[in-house]
Formats: sequence, C-alpha cells, structure tokens
Amino acid sequence: MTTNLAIIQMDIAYGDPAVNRRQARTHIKEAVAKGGEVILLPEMWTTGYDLSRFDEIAETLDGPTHQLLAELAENHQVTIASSIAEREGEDFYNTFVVYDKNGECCMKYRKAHLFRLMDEEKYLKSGDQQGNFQLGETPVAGVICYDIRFPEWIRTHMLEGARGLFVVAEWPKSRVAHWRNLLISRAIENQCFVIACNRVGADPNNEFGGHSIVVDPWGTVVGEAGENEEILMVEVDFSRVEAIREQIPIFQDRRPDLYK
Ligand SMILES: NC(=O)CCC(=O)C(=O)O
Repeated sequence: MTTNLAIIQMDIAYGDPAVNRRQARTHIKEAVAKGGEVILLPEMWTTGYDLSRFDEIAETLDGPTHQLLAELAENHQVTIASSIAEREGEDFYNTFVVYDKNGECCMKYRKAHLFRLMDEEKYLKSGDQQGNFQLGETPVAGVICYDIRFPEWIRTHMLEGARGLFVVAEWPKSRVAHWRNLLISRAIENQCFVIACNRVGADPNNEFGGHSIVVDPWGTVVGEAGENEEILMVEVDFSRVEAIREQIPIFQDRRPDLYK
C-alpha cells in the first residue's frame, strides 16, 4: 500500500503568523487537491527565525495554529506535520507537531539540538524526548533541521522501529550541499525513507535553499524540489524498507556489545 506525500516548500513571512497561516491554508488545500495524504510544512513556518519577538509571536499548543491544523487535518482527512514556535509559560521551543485525520495532535517533539549559528540557544529551550509516532500502521519519526547532523540521534529513533524519517527545516542556501548529503546518508545508513521539507525565500540573516527531498531506503532520490515555492508530490511504499533490511540486515548485524 502506498502513501501520497505532499511537501509544501514555501516562503515564510518573517515574524508574521497571521500571514503565514493564510498562506499555509491555501497551500494545504492545494496539496489536498493534488491527492496529498500526508502533508509536510517547513520548520517554524508560522514565525521564521524572528526569535527576539517570540514573547509576542510564539503560541501555546492550543492557539490559532493548533486550531487551523486540527481543522484542516480533520476536514480533509489528512495528516499534517510541521514545526511551530511553541510557548509554555515563560519558555519557548521549536516544536514538531503532527495532526492526524481526527484533527488530534498525535505527536509533539521539541528540537533536541539547538542551532547556534541562528541563535536558537539564546532564545529557546531544547527538548529531551524522541519524536517517534505512528503513521497509520507504519512507525515513523520526526526531527528538526540541525538534528540531522547527529546520526546517533536519528539511529535512536530507528531502533524504536521507525521506517520513515520526516524532517522539517529552514536550511540556508549556502549549506544546501550538506542538506542533501546528510539526508541521503541518513536514509542509506538507516535503510529508511527520508522525507524532508525546507523553506525558500530569505530573512534578514539568511537566504534559504529549498531542495526539499524524498530519499528511499536504498539512498535513491525519488523526488526533489527546486529553489522556489512548490508542492512536491511523491508516492512512497513503506513496505520497501523490510525488503532492503532483509537484503543487508544492518539492524541484525549491529554490535551493541561494542556501541549503543
Ligand atoms: N534551522 C536549522 O537548524 C539550520 C541547520 C543548518 O543550517 C545546518 O547547517 O546544520
């Protein structure tokens, strides 16, 4: 059985959640019209990296963005995954949230590795829980941008059974070669699908690289966007993971007596 992915590679209005929510509503409806069943948006798509104004623009997980995503997921019977700027009390997080077909938030993952080059550690708290979740019958995981540079963190999710890795990002154009190679490497070494959504456009500090991408468990790029706004549609069959893991059984051949 296959799954139709819709990856919304969009620009982000800096520090303007209302504009971004309007844009996202339009893009999500377009993705549904194209047959998308699982819809992915970029990292912190409601705010961008306007971190110094998070006291004003971040929101609790029952705020207007939660209401929008829950409404669209339930009305269109789709799964919607992305990260948003979360406020909890006086603390702020970069939080991956997944809304299922019932409009329920079925997963919350707070970015574990804060990215210093974009000042995350000055404004955000890091998370310490994994991002595993069920996509129907398929165990998968979600992580955020800089997290993909930590193969041991990704492997931790795979050891819980994940067959697919969803990645949301605001990854600058200057390092887009790292973006592609890291994602392809995570797919090969974990024999899983990697489904990654980057933003496009620019903010006062960075120009972003697009190249949202889907990589299969063999490391083959099965879909890739360019450098402009687009909805990347890719159909995947998660059952291909088992065949590849039988062909080269890395999870059976691991040596936990030597390493974790
Ligand atoms: N938003 C991010 O975490 C960016 C990570 C990044 O650009 C990198 O090179 O790593």
